[in-house]
Formats: sequence, C-alpha cells, structure tokens
Amino acid sequence: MSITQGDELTSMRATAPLVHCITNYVAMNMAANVLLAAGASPAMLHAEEEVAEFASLANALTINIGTLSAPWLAAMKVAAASANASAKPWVLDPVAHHATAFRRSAISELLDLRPTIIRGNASEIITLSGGHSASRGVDSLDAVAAAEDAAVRVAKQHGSIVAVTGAADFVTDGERSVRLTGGSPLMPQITALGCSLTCMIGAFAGDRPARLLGATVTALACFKLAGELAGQQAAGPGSFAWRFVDALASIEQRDLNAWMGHGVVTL
Ligand SMILES: Nc1ncnc2c1ncn2[C@@H]1O[C@H](COP(=O)(O)OP(=O)(O)O)[C@@H](O)[C@H]1O
Ligand SMILES: Cc1ncsc1CCOP(=O)(O)O
Ligand SMILES: [Mg+2]
Repeated sequence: MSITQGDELTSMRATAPLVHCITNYVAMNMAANVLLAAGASPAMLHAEEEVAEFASLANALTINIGTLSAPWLAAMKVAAASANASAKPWVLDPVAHHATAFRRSAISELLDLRPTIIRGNASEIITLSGGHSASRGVDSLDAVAAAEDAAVRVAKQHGSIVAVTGAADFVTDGERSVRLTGGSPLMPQITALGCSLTCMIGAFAGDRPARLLGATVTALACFKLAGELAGQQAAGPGSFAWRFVDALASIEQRDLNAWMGHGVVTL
C-alpha cells in the first residue's frame, strides 16, 4: 500500500523530529510555534561554536538567510557541512538572495554545500536560476507558474528538491513534479509564513529522509489546508496568524488525505 500524506503527518507527530532551525530574527517565534503546533520539536540555534554538534544530533537542519550577517553565514556553512557529514537532510531558504552583493555571494557559498531541499518564493527561484525579477526584497513579484521551469533547472543543477510557493505551489526533484492549489489570500499578508514552511519541510524530511519529495509535499499540503481553515474564520491578518497555528494543530490524518484529493495535481 502506498504511503499517504496523512500517514506521513501521523508518523512525524509520533517521532516529533528535532529540527535545528537557523532562521531569521523575524521568523524565529512564528516558526517555532508552527513546528510545535504541527507536532515537531524546534530548536533555534546559530552560534558557530555549537552548530556543528547540534546539526549532527538533530533530525534535520534548516538554513534561512533572512537577517544575514557575517558571523551567521560562517555558522550556516559549518552547520550545513555537519549535516552533510552526518547524512541529515538540510533545507535552504534563500530569502531575498538577489537583493544585495553580500546575499548573492552568500547564497552561492551555501549552494556549493548542496542543500537537500530548497524552498523559496517565485522571485527567489527565478533569480536562483539566473533569471530576472523586479522583486527587490523578501516578497515575490512573480507568479509561481513563471518559476516552474526555473525550479526544474535549479533542481537538476544542484541535485536538490525545489519547492516554489505562492498562490499555487510547485515542487520538483527535476524529474517528477507536483502542484498544490488552495490556501488563503491572507497567507502572504503575514510575515514569516514562508520561513516557517521551510522549517516545517525540515520536520517532515527529518522524519522521512528516504522520501524527500513526499515529505516536502506533505509540509506544503499542511500549510495549504491550515491556511484554508484559518482563512474561513479570520477577520484579518492578525487573527489569521493565531488561527493558522491553531488550524495546524487541529489537522488530522483523514483531513489531510481528504484535502489531497482536491488540492493536488501530480505532473
Ligand atoms: N495568494 C496566496 N494564496 C494562497 N496561498 C498563498 C498565497 N501566497 C502564499 N501562499 C502560501 O503561503 C505560504 C508561504 O509562501 P510564500 O508567501 O510564497 O513564501 P514567502 O513568505 O517566502 O514569500 C505557502 O504555504 C503558500 O502556499
Ligand atoms: C520581513 C523580513 N525581513 C528580513 S527576513 C523577513 C521575514 C521574511 O519572511 P517570509 O519570507 O516568510 O515572508
Ligand atoms: Mg521567504
């Protein structure tokens, strides 16, 4: 019998994978709450003195360059090398990597360390593939549909799974691809949701390191479904944020499997 996204959610909750998150100051709190609500165990650590040790004992590592500085970049490289040495999956979130020379150089060094999975918005993935975007900061100005070819190229070039998120999501390992629709228009109205999703991908990848495409789809599906549930009740972005965390905690195996029936297209 094939493993469903609902099975993966149940398995992840049973394991409560330890996810080492090197994420930005904006996202730390939201991402930790998202992981706890979903059933994982987050740890936000970024000191160069300890990241190698911690990355080797965690189930997965996530690296996000949102509030980058030189000491953080040094720690990120040490952590990624440690994850690689201990065969742990690591997820890269290239927040606004196209915005400045410092970020462009940093992302190139991190890509050289071969991330297992890359998750970004459409503008970030288009520019990772060498394309042009009008985006100047952390928010996307491009449609995911315009980033699909770029995602396939980036996946093949770096040997990574690539997830592009937005109104519709697109995930590819360079050969197989999946599109997910749904969610809520309120999702891009609150900060750090994309960053939190990157950490959530780490939770599922850490639980199922041999099924990375499926793990990535499960994380994205949980977000789309939780976004729909929260969006039905929310009065605006503020109440959407806490309702989203509640919704993630409320999703059960059968809810996710039912949602997969209408929110997902396999290409
Ligand atoms: N307009 C939208 N409609 C529905 N879901 C959305 C929309 N924009 C973003 N999302 C969802 O919000 C989450 C964060 O994605 P995104 O906004 O692309 O990340 P980032 O914050 O890195 O730009 C994903 O689950 C994505 O599917
Ligand atoms: C606003 C901001 N500035 C630097 S990092 C950051 C958070 C970006 O979060 P997300 O990409 O998930 O919206
Ligand atoms: Mg982002």
